[in-house]
Amino acid sequence: MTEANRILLGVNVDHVATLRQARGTRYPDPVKAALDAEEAGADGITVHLREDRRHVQERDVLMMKDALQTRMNFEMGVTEAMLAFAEQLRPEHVCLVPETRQELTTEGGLDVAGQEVRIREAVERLRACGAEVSLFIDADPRQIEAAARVGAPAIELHTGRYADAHSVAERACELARIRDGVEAGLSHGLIVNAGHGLHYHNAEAIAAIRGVNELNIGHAIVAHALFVGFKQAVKEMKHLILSAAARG
Ligand SMILES: CC(=O)[C@@H](O)[C@H](O)COP(=O)(O)O
Ligand SMILES: NCC(=O)COP(=O)(O)O
Repeated sequence: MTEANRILLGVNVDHVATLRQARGTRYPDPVKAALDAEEAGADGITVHLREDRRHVQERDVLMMKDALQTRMNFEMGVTEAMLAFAEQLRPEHVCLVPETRQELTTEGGLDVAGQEVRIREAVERLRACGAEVSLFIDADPRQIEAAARVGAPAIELHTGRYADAHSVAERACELARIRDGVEAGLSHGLIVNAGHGLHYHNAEAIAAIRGVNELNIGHAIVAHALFVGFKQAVKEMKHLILSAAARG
């Protein structure tokens, strides 16, 4: 496999915590899931510490920071409280995401173009504590240009609209948008990651796009793990995306 078609898998363990929080138990433990994911070939672990703490908790993030052998991709909203927490935590990677309390999941990308000063300040603070910062944005040229301007070295393109497409034509259109977004990101010298809503039947087309550095995938892996076990679910996803990237 050449350098051009290698791809990384970041496993998001948020929804292991969702299951635990549903009953207020001590199990299942997202920290164990993260360690199992690493053993199965995950290149990194993604966690989103939401303001409403609906899934992952501070305890999970702190324990993972000590225990992970790969790297943490810490997803957070752009708030003073989260910035202060990240400065203490010092994760290897931070992904800034938009957040609203009422949403079922992250519905769209961060509006970087509409709040450049605020995002630039956040990026600078996070870079000062050693984090590689990425911005979770839609594959929109305006947002990609703004991401480059505020000094973030990486972006993660939101694949939710592609994943939720209701027709073949709509899916093809969203895929083309992401492909163009990858190209635009690379042309600005950005590292381009992608994720959201990817599963075993739709991830290959995204993995096959040349230049995508990493896919972050969570919900589908956690769901599949119920039937095949966590390590097997991660292995299957890793195999799927590596094969697609090699063909791409
Ligand atoms: C930003 C993002 O896409 C992830 O945080 C992921 O989707 C986690 O799940 P929820 O959006 O359901 O919290
Ligand atoms: N940033 C996207 C992510 O971490 C995974 O999202 P999902 O697979 O749980 O939808």
